[in-house]
Amino acid sequence: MTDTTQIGRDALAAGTPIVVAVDGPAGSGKSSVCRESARRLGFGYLDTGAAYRALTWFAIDSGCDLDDGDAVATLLPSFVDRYRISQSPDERWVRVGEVDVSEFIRDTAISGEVWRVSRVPAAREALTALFRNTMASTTSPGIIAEGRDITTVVAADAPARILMTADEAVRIARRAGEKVGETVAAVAESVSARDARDAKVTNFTDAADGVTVLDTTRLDFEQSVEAFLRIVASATSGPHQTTAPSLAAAPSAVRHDNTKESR
Ligand SMILES: Nc1ncnc2c1ncn2[C@@H]1O[C@H](COP(=O)(O)OP(=O)(O)O)[C@@H](O)[C@H]1O
Ligand SMILES: Nc1ccn([C@@H]2O[C@H](COP(=O)(O)OP(=O)(O)O)[C@@H](O)[C@H]2O)c(=O)n1
Repeated sequence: MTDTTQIGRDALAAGTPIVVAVDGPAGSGKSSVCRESARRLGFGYLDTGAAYRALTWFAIDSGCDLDDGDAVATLLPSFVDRYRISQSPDERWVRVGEVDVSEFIRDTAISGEVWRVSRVPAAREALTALFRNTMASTTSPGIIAEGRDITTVVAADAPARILMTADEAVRIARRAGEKVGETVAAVAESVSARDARDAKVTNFTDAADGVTVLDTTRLDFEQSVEAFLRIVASATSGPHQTTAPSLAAAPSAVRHDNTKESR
């Protein structure tokens, strides 16, 4: 079993929070594995997809045409001002102003429209800045952030960067298992369509230099968490890896070779 206490000790010794950056397609296990790993490490957890979903909800609620990038851009200052998300792995809530949108943003309607918002460059810039501020100001010894461009843009110089993958059929089956009342065919259609649209904007299928691939196709949940924690332990245990990244977009000089972790 991975010594999570040692990782926590290393993080505290470093004096600045350790950032773990995670990307991957829908259903690869990002949110569930990152949340559980954060719990075991005593780290914070940042679900960046929730912000894209909440912005989509906000835009629809404001009567905005999602295909009008300029109109979406005008909403950004008020959205960023109102957006709040729990960073505790034990509490799930997302708020926009006074409205608790935690449930609304998981709706099929939002999943189907979110790509229209996430392709708007101004939205990506504003949310990237928001995520960097959140990571830099965390009060935890570390934070695990997951999404589509965390390893490549948002925290490209994080000491631990992981690309989670799983075969498409497995990802669809996992998602279908969560969706009561939806056929597997409908879930397959929505997952594949969203991945294809997202792939035009972000690269979450090929590991960038230094990013470790974690393929969860043949792993159960516990095995995935263990494999994830091993990667974090190995990435953060070296003398050069214990300090936090500057959270700038520029890639770090220190790189891991790409490795594939599965069993
Ligand atoms: N290795 C795994 N084995 C089995 N089920 C998993 C595994 N990883 C995640 N799951 C389950 O699959 C579903 C989708 O995972 P999730 O973490 O939401 O993926 P993502 O955030 O990448 O879209 C969840 O119900 C989760 O509990
Ligand atoms: N860093 C990120 C995170 C999410 N997103 C967008 O937000 C959507 C929802 O992300 P999510 O993480 O909730 O999706 P799932 O993988 O949980 O299905 C994605 O389909 C992308 O369009 C993004 O563009 N960049």
